[in-house]
Amino acid sequence: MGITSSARPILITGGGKRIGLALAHHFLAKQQPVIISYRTRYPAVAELEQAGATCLFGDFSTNQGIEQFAAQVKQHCNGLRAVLHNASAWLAESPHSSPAQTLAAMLQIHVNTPYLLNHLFEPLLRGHGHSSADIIHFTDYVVERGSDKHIAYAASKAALDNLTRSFARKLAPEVKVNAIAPAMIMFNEQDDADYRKEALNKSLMKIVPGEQEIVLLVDYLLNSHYVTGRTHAVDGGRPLR
Ligand SMILES: NC(=O)C1=CN([C@@H]2O[C@H](COP(=O)(O)OP(=O)(O)OC[C@H]3O[C@@H](n4cnc5c(N)ncnc54)[C@H](OP(=O)(O)O)[C@@H]3O)[C@@H](O)[C@H]2O)C=CC1
Ligand SMILES: Nc1nc2c(c(=O)[nH]1)N=C([C@H](O)[C@@H](O)CO)CN2
Repeated sequence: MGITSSARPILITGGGKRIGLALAHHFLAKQQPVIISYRTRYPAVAELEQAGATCLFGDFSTNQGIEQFAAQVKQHCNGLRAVLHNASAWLAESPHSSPAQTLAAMLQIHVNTPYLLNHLFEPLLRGHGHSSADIIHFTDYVVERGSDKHIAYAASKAALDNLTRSFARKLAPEVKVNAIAPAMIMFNEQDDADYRKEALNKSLMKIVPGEQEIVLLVDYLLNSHYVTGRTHAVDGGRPLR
């Protein structure tokens, strides 16, 4: 069952910018139906609609918002080829918000959202044959190391990493469930020259590769009939630095 052999859409959460947007354009270019969630209606969302994507509002900061989004998806399709849990916020601990607020926000987007959506979408993912559907969790290199500045973020991504193995056991062999653990893939606009220079030195490969490194791995996972329950690092050899 290849990627484009199914008319079932690939669902990408947080598809309005950066990695999610690159994934959406990649699949649309292969005539693979795409549904994205967006919270902010960037110009890129209208462009995706012009390219044929179904773009649905989704604010996952409450469980009600998650359930409302899932209900919209079910009105637009009766099957899913894949769910890519890309939506995320990289929140650091800050004096401007309490540790309780930071932890709650990180668990909400990185644990509540994938956990609830996986349960809500299970009927759309099942029923299409062996290895016919995929779930991909986007975690982070920091799952294995921790982080002194993004403590709640790292802990929530570690929980998401564990959800990968649980859902792989629950949904096999119809649905494969994998995680992708990137290190630095792309900069943020506010990253200054010093930060960028330091970041380039953090991996063995000494590059910040951009979204296509993730696109390539997603394609590989979707085309596999055997790989499931694993975390796949995209980190330029950073642990060996
Ligand atoms: N970029 C990198 O170098 C790395 C990325 N990753 C992971 O890869 C994935 C993609 O990264 P990247 O493209 O940088 O992600 P971004 O930080 O650009 O965010 C992706 C999307 O998530 C959406 N989002 C955040 N919070 C919510 C919410 N509560 N409800 C609904 N949508 C929400 C954002 O919407 P809005 O814009 O409206 O806020 C945004 O469009 C993420 O899971 C990230 O953790 C991991 C390591 C490195
Ligand atoms: N949701 C996001 N998660 C992460 C981002 C991001 O921009 N959005 N960025 C990073 C950094 O690139 C980090 O890997 C640098 O060491 C991590 N997670």
